[in-house]
Amino acid sequence: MDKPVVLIAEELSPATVDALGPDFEIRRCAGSDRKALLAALPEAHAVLVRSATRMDAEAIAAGPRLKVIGRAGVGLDNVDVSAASRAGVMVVNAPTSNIVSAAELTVGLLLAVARNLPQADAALKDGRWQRSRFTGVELADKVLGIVGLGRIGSLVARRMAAFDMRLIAYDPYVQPAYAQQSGVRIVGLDELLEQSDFLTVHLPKTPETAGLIGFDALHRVKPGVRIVNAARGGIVDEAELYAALKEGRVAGAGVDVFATEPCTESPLFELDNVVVTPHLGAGTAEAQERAGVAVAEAVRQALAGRFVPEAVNVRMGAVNGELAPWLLLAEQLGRLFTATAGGLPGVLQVQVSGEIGRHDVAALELAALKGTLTDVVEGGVSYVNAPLIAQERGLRTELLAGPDHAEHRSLVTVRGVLPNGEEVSVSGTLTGLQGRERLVDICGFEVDLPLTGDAVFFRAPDRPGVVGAVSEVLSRAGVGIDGLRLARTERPGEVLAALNVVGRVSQAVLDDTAARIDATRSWSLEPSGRAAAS
Ligand SMILES: NC(=O)c1ccc[n+]([C@@H]2O[C@H](COP(=O)([O-])OP(=O)(O)OC[C@H]3O[C@@H](n4cnc5c(N)ncnc54)[C@H](O)[C@@H]3O)[C@@H](O)[C@H]2O)c1
Ligand SMILES: O=C(O)CC[C@@H](O)C(=O)O
Repeated sequence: MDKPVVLIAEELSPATVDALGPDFEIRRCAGSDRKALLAALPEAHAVLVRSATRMDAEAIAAGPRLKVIGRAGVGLDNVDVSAASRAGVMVVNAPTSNIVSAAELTVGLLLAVARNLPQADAALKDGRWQRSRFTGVELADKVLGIVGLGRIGSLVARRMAAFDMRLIAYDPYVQPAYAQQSGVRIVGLDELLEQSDFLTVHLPKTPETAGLIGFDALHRVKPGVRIVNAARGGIVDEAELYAALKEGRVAGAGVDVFATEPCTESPLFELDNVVVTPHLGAGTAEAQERAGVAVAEAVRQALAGRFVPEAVNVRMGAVNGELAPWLLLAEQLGRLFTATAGGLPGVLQVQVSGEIGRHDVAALELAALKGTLTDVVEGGVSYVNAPLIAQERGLRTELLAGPDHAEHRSLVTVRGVLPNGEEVSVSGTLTGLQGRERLVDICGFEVDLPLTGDAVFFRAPDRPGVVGAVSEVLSRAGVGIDGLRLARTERPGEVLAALNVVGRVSQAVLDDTAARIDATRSWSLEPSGRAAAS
């Protein structure tokens, strides 16, 4: 019998092939060469990639035998996970394989930028002994602002504490008390920008984070700040960074990642105070070996037809049949909770009321937790890694069995109190013979909307004209409205406008609409993938 074909589409550690073993036919292609990739995919049962191969819907459709896509690294920005799920293709990655390497590269860039190491090296090798030209600054006693205190941000914090830096971080999804235990003070973005002597970015790239360090932020930074981005290109706006460096608002920058890669030409390359590397964060023997072996093992399991719990698009294993449809509802409510809150509480309560609560509903607690983390954590959240990720940021869950509900046979509520004392809650149920997910309540505003399509939400002053203004801005942007609900609570003066929309609402359109009605908050939820908020 023919062996299953594993297509290796990028340069991977030799340990990957060893870990795959003798049971597969290994083929290779250059995944960045689109034609070569599409030609090789039809016979592949598995494809292994890094970040240069685009496994989008077209590529997935070109592989009718595909069972698994293995991403030897963290980021899934080059893999269309939803398209893979629709095609029944498992996606596995290695989310912790290269975090130490990425943190160490960040430390290297911070030092290189502080002490002009590459510039001095180049000058000396060019025959110039220039000592005063390359006078740098110390790291000790300086404030390091960490934007995104996740896996890599935390490792950078630990390492830079040893350099006697003072550590602050902006990350609304990490508990301040928890960060404080590692000597990091959580602050707002403005405070971080104003106080940091060095700023390092460790965010996932999402609609919310793209361009976060752009025109506004780079005009608010402490003059003479040095900035490192070894996360994703485009989180720091390259054109704005160039302008800030030229004008001296920023004294130096270390850049490992670019908005378009490979990137061999950039105005940034002309500047003496910029140190660049070609996306080298994961470029160590150890990280490559770990990533290659991890995905090879997952691919072996997947092609043997075994359950691969780490897969990012795996559904929960065996659960009671009646409970299964409630899992997706709980996960969606978790995602909506985070988009609504714009942060995470110390304790996430999952309350299950009514008939469904008579089953063992522990799986709903896990599903809701997975949902709350999905749009803010890099590299996919699975049922397996969700509890660990929660633990790493000081988030606990609590499952409550609620009383029967007067209006709904069963109801799931996800609730929590944010560090600023604000309580956020979202409730939903399943309705009709098909068991469609419906949103019932957000923060005491009674809404009755399907929870399956794209939706946008605005909290705004209760004035005439909200509906007209929202409809006008959205329709001008080519977004159709499928359903709209204006909800109030007993608290006077505020409305919640909740809309089901046809077509994606960009962050810019969300912001424009919010500005038209003086909304105090606006947020959106996509059926799958990332939520946006402002
Ligand atoms: N240069 C490289 O080769 C390399 C290697 C590995 C990872 N990376 C990148 O590094 C980045 C960090 O990876 P990680 O594994 O630490 O991810 P992570 O998910 O563990 O951490 C990201 C953190 O960002 C926070 N966050 C999300 N949205 C935010 C927002 N809008 N505002 C503030 N904070 C927000 C999250 O709460 C989380 O704590 C990712 O972009 C990843 O792709 C780059
Ligand atoms: O080197 C790579 O393949 C990308 C590394 C890193 O950005 C990742 O997402 O894992």
